Amino acid sequence: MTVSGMHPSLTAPLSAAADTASQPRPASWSPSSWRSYPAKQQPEWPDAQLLRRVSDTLSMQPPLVLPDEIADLRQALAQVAAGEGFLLQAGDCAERFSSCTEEGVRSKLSMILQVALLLTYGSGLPVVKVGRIAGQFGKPRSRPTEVVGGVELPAFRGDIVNDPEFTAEARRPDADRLLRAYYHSLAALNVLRALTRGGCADLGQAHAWNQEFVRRSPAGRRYENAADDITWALRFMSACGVDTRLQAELHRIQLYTSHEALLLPYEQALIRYDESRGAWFDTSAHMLWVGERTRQLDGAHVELLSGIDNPIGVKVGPSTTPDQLRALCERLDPERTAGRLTLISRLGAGRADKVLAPLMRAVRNAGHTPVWACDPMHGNTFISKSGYKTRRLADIVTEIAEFFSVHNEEGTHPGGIHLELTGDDVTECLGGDLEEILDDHLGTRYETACDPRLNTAQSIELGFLVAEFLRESRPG
Ligand SMILES: O=C[C@H](O)[C@H](O)COP(=O)(O)O
Ligand SMILES: C=C(OP(=O)(O)O)C(=O)O
Repeated sequence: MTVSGMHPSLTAPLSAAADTASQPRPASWSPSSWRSYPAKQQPEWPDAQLLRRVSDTLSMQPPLVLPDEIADLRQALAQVAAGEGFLLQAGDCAERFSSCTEEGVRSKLSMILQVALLLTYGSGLPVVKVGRIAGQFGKPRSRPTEVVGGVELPAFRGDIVNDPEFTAEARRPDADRLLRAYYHSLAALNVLRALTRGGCADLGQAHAWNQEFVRRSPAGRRYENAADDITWALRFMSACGVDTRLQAELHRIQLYTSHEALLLPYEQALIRYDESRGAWFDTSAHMLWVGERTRQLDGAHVELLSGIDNPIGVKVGPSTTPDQLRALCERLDPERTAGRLTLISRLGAGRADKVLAPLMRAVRNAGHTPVWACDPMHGNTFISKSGYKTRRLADIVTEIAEFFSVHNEEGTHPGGIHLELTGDDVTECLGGDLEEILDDHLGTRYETACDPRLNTAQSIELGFLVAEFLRESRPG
């Protein structure tokens, strides 16, 4: 099998068998056809020549991920859609170039594995782990500019575009950052690939960290039974001769990468053609999603995603109508292939009852079988009294509970959750049992580059709660 991009002379030989049908594309689609459609949320690049040069350089780089891996994720998501798995998509709101270090990647990976272990326990199903990692450098913004003390500058759009420092120089979009984003993704992936084959993927270790939470948390007794169950399950496996510390297969977990497909010149430059599959893949990540602000049916982002074979996530906000969603599914998944679409509802607590069920029915009646995942973060953001952009853990839990309850009523599979979290002890979201974060605490370690993330203790607490929801919703 060979993969080729904009420069066929530089194709890289790769190995694999063609085992999935490729995404049907209209004859008019090409990696650059999005250029004929309106594109929202693109920075005004001041140097068009530099952007062209950088795009050309990027299109000659090796793929970050391979078509075989992407096809594996599609298959895993098809299993989730069939109710035979659960999706955990989680990571930073906005990755920073500076966090693509061994320590930075290790702490995010550990956090994801800890939560995944709890979800595996709760669901009794394989958990498909997808990080917002190794490429989540671009952010859509509510306003193109920011005003501080009467000075107006371009908004920070993520390290792939500009720098958060509030100076004209730092906020100037710099196309060279697209290239830096590629190399930082490469570095993060390199660490990830090494760690998922080493000690960091040890089940026993992930459980030890969760037990520590139960021991220290005031309401830890609530989770003691779950923690004891997991301890027994690990001992049982060990007694059966499966050594969870030493056995190689258990150390080798698969963590897939994902980010919002936001900066179209970057995504275009990493699209490659896989001749043996007869399909185009965006090799910047295994899974790409289209955001709430860029999912217009006739917009450039949907056009680009419609022609590639990666699994695609679609954010579904509270204003989405059943007709809009049906049309989007038709455009992105005309063949109705399980594993192609993950619909990520981000409605805000209190809205699922009215909004989610009609959307689910519309999509189902049109013959699509997407994974339905719940992003309880983006519909629950507000500015606190002290002036910080924040979210309440209680609202996050409520939205997930509502998501499970609608699926239980509809008899469908609550397929996954999508979280913004970090392995650091930041103070960005309110609430939490171990160390309750109050409004006055937000300033202590408010480190996010954009939106507030769950800290370590809040993430584990949420993991235990979702494990409970899963246990209750699973027959038997
Ligand atoms: O992550 C989502 C968006 O990029 C983010 O919420 C936008 O934030 P803003 O409303 O501060 O621009
Ligand atoms: C911007 C994001 O979400 P949404 O498009 O749902 O606002 C995000 O997940 O980073």
